[in-house]
Amino acid sequence: MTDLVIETSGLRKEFISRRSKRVAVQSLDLAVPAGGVHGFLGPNGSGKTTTIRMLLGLARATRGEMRLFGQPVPQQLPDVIGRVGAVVESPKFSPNFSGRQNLQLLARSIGVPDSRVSTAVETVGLTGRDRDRYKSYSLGMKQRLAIAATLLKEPSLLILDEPTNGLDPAGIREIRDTIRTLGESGVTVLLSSHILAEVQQVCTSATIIGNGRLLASGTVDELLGDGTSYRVAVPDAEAAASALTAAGLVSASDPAGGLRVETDDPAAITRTLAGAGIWLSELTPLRPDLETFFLQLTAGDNLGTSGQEEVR
Ligand SMILES: Nc1ncnc2c1ncn2[C@@H]1O[C@H](COP(=O)(O)OP(=O)(O)OP(=O)(O)O)[C@@H](O)[C@H]1O
Repeated sequence: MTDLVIETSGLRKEFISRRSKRVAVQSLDLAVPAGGVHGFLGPNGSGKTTTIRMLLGLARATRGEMRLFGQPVPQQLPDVIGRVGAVVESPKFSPNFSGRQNLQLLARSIGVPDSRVSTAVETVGLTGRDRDRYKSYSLGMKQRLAIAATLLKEPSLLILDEPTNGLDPAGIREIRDTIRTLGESGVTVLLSSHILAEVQQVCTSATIIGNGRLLASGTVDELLGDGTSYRVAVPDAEAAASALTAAGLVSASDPAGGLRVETDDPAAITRTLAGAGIWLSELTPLRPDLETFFLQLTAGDNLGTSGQEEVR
């Protein structure tokens, strides 16, 4: 038994036209552990949707192997697809029916009990609005209804492709809360996004790709490592800055207030400031975010679509 829910090895996808060959995914080794939210991150055109479509049997891989729940796909897809829920494109709902009615119709069509509708509505936070017509829903509510629809079959793996695309900040927060709830409930969520900072707030592990290739993978803690800078709140920032400089510590004012000190030894900060008679009221480790990490990783490479085309 494997504890990996999704695995790919040497996965490759070429799109070939008469004039050119585009390599959308190359030598991709994915390993998504069971449970929690796994971010599948990369800029537009880096191959996320293509990978997801291959996993779901919607596109054929040019080369490589894929497994879902340890079973080779697409060969054994019929055996495992019942455990997978996916929102890859916007599903079609009837605009004049309420969200609940749409879910009830769907529940009947896939042969699951009506009782699951209420659970799904509750999980995505649509309780209270579920009897309103679909056409009156905001984009965020429509997206949450799409997630509710996939929950009807109680999947163990949920694949969400850019679920916050086109949403405003409030809509993004709603989806984020829904995804967090799902991850905590034991479902494995594969969450693709090109907005790294947004995903960082919900995912426990992540895979970062660029130009169809794996750039980094691991838990968010492994990817970001320990903080090497600290924010310090002090009554007199100027006096604190000169005491720190005298002790050989580099500091600068922090946009959030106080000072940002570069060191991997927080004790050096407290020792120096206390020695100068300055008492700090707050010492906060600052970690790089995924966005910064990604930019360091790629160091300005063009990872979108343009670098991959080979003219034949
Ligand atoms: N059907 C297709 N025919 C030809 N090229 C394609 C096709 N589908 C995708 N591509 C190309 O494959 C590359 C990867 O696209 P893909 O949609 O997988 O990226 P993505 O990471 O999901 O991007 P986005 O965040 O914009 O959805 C792009 O260069 C895209 O233009």
